[in-house]
Amino acid sequence: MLQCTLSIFLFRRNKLLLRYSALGLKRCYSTDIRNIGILAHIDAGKTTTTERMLFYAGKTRALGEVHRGNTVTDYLAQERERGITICSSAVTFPWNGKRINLLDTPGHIDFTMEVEQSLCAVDGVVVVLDGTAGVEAQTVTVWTQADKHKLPRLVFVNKMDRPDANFEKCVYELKTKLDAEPVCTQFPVKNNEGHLSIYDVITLEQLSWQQKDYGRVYQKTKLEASEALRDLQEKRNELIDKLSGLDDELAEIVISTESFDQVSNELIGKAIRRATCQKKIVPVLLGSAYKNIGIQRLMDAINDYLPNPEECNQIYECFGNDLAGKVFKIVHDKQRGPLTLVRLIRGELKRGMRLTCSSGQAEVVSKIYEPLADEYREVSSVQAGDVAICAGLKSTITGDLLTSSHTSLKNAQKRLMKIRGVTIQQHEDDDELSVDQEMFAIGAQIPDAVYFCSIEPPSISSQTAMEQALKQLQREDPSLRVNYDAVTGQTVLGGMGELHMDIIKSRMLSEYKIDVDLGPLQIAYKETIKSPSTNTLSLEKEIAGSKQNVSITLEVVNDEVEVFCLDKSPENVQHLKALRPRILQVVRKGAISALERGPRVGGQVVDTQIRLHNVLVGRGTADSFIMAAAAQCVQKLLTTSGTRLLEPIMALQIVAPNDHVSGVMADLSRRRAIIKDVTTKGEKNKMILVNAPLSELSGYSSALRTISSGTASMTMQPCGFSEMNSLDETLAIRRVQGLE
Ligand SMILES: Nc1nc2c(ncn2[C@@H]2O[C@H](COP(=O)(O)OP(=O)(O)OP(=O)(O)O)[C@@H](O)[C@H]2O)c(=O)[nH]1
Repeated sequence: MLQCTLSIFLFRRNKLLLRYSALGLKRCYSTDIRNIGILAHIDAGKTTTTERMLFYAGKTRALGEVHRGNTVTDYLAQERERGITICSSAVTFPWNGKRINLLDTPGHIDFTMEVEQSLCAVDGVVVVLDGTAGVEAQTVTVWTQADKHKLPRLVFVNKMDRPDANFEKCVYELKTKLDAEPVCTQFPVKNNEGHLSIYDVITLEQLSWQQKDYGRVYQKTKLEASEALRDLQEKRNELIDKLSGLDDELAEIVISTESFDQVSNELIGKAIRRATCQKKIVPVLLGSAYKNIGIQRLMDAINDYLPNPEECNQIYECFGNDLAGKVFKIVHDKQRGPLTLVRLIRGELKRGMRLTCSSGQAEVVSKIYEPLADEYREVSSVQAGDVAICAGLKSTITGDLLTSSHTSLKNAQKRLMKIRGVTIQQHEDDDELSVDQEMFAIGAQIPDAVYFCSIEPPSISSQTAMEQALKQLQREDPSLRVNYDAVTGQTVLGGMGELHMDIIKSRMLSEYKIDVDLGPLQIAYKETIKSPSTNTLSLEKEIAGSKQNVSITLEVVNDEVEVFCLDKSPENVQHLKALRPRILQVVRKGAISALERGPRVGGQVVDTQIRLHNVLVGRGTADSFIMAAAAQCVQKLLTTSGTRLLEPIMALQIVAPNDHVSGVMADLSRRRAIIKDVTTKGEKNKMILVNAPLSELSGYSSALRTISSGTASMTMQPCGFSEMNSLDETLAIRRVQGLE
């Protein structure tokens, strides 16, 4: 009430201040917060939709446009130049007494990791469809990701202003391609000039937007008795019928009133909310972000149908009032340096507070900001349920759980185990019940790099600056791998694709002013040993007058679990027992470092265990000398035992109309694909699940488009590494050597 009075007062004095007062909702209950992700296939219109939301919420004074490069959420220079979203950005705005924290995420497959991170921080999702394209490849991917995170969602069918938009087709594809239960609360209607307005199924109104004030105001007109009204009434009845089949509360009301007409709009809204939060249905809305149509109703639907933070994350109740926050992104701000985006789940985060991150490291929050993409407003504290941008955190990485202390985390885990009736012993025995896992399970998974390339600074003097910049970029984007290749002396980047690497290069130039050179993009093969082998290496050398002397015996065997261990055979046990821990540590470090680069194509050596049989070290021998001896011994072993290549495999999910399935399958078999499953998807489509080597998939999406005349869609994600036959292996090696 006080809040409201204050707002009105400020409104009289200064309209601008109203916005900040409304943002005083910061003190609001977490039931009044919506943490939302906005997901879609590339170019469906997420950024344009977000711009409109900010505008109508009073957060911006002018509308940003992607083609003009002046949007709020695409704030990196690269995003504005390319017109695509690269980093998810967080924006906050008030809407009808609620506070919406919204993450705009990238649509391109190379940035799937970004989407994963964002999903750790939200309680619900808006999936934007391009009304002219329906459910596209990346829509399927993000939908599957939202499924994995068990997130309720709304669908916004955008671009409905376009003459080729087809709302029914979109709804049909939601059922057939995504197995969703769409519930349309709106339908499109166009006048003779093709101008779009919306029929509201619940209120039986026609909603019309005017262009002259950027769609800020819209009219609601009750439909007069007509064919259109009868049609809409029928749709309303169908909606109530469907909902009462899914929602007991509504079913009881329908039964007691014996009529659909008596069911109020409010009751329908509440039933939609319950069914959406329980993930039984997906409400579908429509509009045109570009033409400023339908956005306010989408914002209403976010408030009305998507859950608040209290309805989610119940597992974190075991923290009581202690602090628990999930780090979902680290960004670099030119003025403020690295900033950590934290979704606060429990407690209150205050400026100057001490925190502990997952690695146990202590951190201090020096400043807290509230997000508006690249603009921030400093605040002194943030409440549970909200998103905070923190300055001062140095070792925290994406995916960390921040708590007030290690003891607080342990206590919370104990409380959770007690609630679940799990004893410590059970917990240790049973992976399924691992409380740690559950606590951290919402953390994003970092995919293995499938491509790599070398990166070089413009001059030797900028090597250190380049390394520091890469370190920062890596904290922001854990799917970027940075390795140093001791053999070639090059820094090597690993990542998800060409665009991913390209963006890194561009960001190095625009944000760090380093014009790096990237080598050709190569597939990141791994290697594994062919057979076990043992070797003894003796090294003797005089360095600066001091005699260095090491004799080491190591064995390599195939093992997927442990990378280094001590040999257990009786002749070695005694000696190894007497080994000094420091020497063991040095040997371990040196030996493992040699697995970074296999002898065939320089790929990481995996599924290989190094066993230490014996090591004799002369008095005064330096650690670096022992380390080098261990590394050399392993290198020799890898060469003598020989290695096989393992190639990255992608899991593809293809949805194709029945009459194109045989063509798609024939093409897949030429690509060394292994068909995992073919299932029926609706009446007219099949879903094909296949695993195929990445090396066979270059240009596959356009090939699929050609084979299926544009009717098939697909998603692709890395799913591990697999051995190859000797012919394919020879080919791969020739390709890596630049001979093919
Ligand atoms: N006709 C029409 N064009 C639209 C509409 N919404 C967006 N666009 C245009 O579609 C293009 C892509 O829009 P974005 O908002 O950048 O799409 P996005 O989903 O954020 O794209 P990424 O960030 O690259 O994933 C831009 O040229 C927009 O102007 C719409 O409702 N109607």
